[in-house]
Amino acid sequence: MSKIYDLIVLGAGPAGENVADVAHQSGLSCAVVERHLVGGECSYYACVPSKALLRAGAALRAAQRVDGAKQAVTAGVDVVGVLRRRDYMTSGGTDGGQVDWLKGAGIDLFRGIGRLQGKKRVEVQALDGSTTVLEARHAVCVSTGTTTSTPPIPGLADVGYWTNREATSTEKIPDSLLILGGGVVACEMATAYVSFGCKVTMLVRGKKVLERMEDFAGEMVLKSLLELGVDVRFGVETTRAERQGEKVVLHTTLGSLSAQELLLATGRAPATVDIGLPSIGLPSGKYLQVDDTLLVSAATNEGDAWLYSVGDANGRALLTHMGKYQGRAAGGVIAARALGVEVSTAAWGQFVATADHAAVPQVVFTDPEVAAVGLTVEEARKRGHRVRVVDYPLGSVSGAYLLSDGYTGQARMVVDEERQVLLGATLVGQDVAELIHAATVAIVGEVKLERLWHVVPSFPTVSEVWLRLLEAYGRPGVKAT
Ligand SMILES: Cc1cc2nc3c(=O)[nH]c(=O)nc-3n(C[C@H](O)[C@H](O)[C@H](O)COP(=O)(O)OP(=O)(O)OC[C@H]3O[C@@H](n4cnc5c(N)ncnc54)[C@H](O)[C@@H]3O)c2cc1C
Ligand SMILES: NC(=O)c1ccc[n+]([C@@H]2O[C@H](COP(=O)([O-])OP(=O)(O)OC[C@H]3O[C@@H](n4cnc5c(N)ncnc54)[C@H](O)[C@@H]3O)[C@@H](O)[C@H]2O)c1
Repeated sequence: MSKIYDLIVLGAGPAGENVADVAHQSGLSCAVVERHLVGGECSYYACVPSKALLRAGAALRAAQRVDGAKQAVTAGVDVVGVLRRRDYMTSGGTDGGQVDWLKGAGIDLFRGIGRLQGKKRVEVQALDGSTTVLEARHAVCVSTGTTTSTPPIPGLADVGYWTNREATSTEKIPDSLLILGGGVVACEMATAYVSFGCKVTMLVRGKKVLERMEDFAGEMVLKSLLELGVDVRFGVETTRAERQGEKVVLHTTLGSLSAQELLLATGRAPATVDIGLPSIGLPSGKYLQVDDTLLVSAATNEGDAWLYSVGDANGRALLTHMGKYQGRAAGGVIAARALGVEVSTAAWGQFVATADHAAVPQVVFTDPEVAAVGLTVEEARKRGHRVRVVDYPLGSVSGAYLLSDGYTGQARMVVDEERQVLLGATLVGQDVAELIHAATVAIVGEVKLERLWHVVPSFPTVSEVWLRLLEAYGRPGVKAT
């Protein structure tokens, strides 16, 4: 006997939870299938614990940059306290709170591995091996996330490497750590672990860190990593890995390097390998391509829109807030189509994830932080925009030099010269994370520069940088004839 629901959600990470919540609030019955923890990677092994591991170091360094406060904080980070706070933030790796939330919301949870078994049918294999078949009246949404992408390095499988899971949930800080990769996970984890007194070496294949961001962001983060004591090697290819007793040894084009642990921070791969996609004619292990209503672009949806994908699994933007945004849109559109409500697919409407293309914000919690939204200069030019780039040193803003002695930072806005609106913004500096939402509003709202002059930042805050950037861009003035 199968159980029937309007909507079946595969994967209870932040994206899946939001689809179920919105669809259920619109009147659909929902089942959520989760093989591990309700809350997903984000809550237990990614965003939340990683930011908890970073926070003490950031707070300490911020205090050390203020005369009068620095005298009071002469010791380093207390690792026991950091891990205790991390455990509190992740509920000790238990998901009781989120399970209660699902129950309270009236959404049924099925624990186990979910696999599609043809159209609108999902088999759930529980830990004890028993199976339950679920059938969807209207839709199935795949929100199974991603896992660490494992490079094909001979010997790697046998060394017992760390992924983000071990790096964020460990109870013991190793004496030394090799990190493979130069992206966001690598930079954040290097910043956290070096603050714990661990000897950190980053092995970067290319020439830069944070290569998808504006160049100056990677350069400033690199400078700080080096100052914090991280050993960063560029242009490294790893040819073989082996474990020698307590140490992992990597044989590389720059010679052999060893450490107590090795962290793979080499990007993500879609968790769509063992979810039954071939049963509906789709390949395993690929990101699910979707349209702006999060409907999977595949023949199986022709004439009967039933398969959706949100969050990391569709590869659009590997970020929690973007997955949740997609989840809200998909939950709404699934309910609307099920209830026969007309669905407008016009940009910026209720049922589409338009921001995925032009207004994705991200904060990298290194020290300095990097906060960016929209297009980089390079992306904007590639898309054919005629742009003007305006840069401003953040340390020259009154709010910044009051915040921190010797504040260094940089801000950039990328302006669409045709439409006189912002296309992108990047801020690098201490405590810039909260500033990026203002730029996100300006980009999504397509606010003209002439109107932004009326958005008055409070004095003395770091937000005054927006005024400085406008001044640097220039305002048509009145001249005596
Ligand atoms: C170290 C690290 C730090 C990060 N920090 C940030 C950050 O600060 N901010 C940010 O925005 N993003 C961050 N991210 C990215 C963020 O974690 C992801 O974008 C987010 O978790 C994606 O959410 P999701 O719901 O799509 O997938 P996930 O959170 O991966 O959830 C997917 C869920 O599906 C379940 N599942 C998978 N397959 C099946 C199956 N067959 N049956 C049943 N259940 C299944 C999984 O168990 C999991 O619970 C970070 C990532 C990493 C690795
Ligand atoms: N604060 C945040 O918002 C945050 C934090 C962490 C992660 N994330 C998200 O998680 C995703 C994954 O992060 P990530 O850092 O794993 O991926 P990434 O794509 O940012 O970086 C991957 C890095 O690994 C390198 N690499 C790939 N294959 C390699 C190999 N064989 N050998 C050596 N280096 C190799 C790449 O050159 C790159 O430097 C990101 O897309 C990011 O959006 C977000």
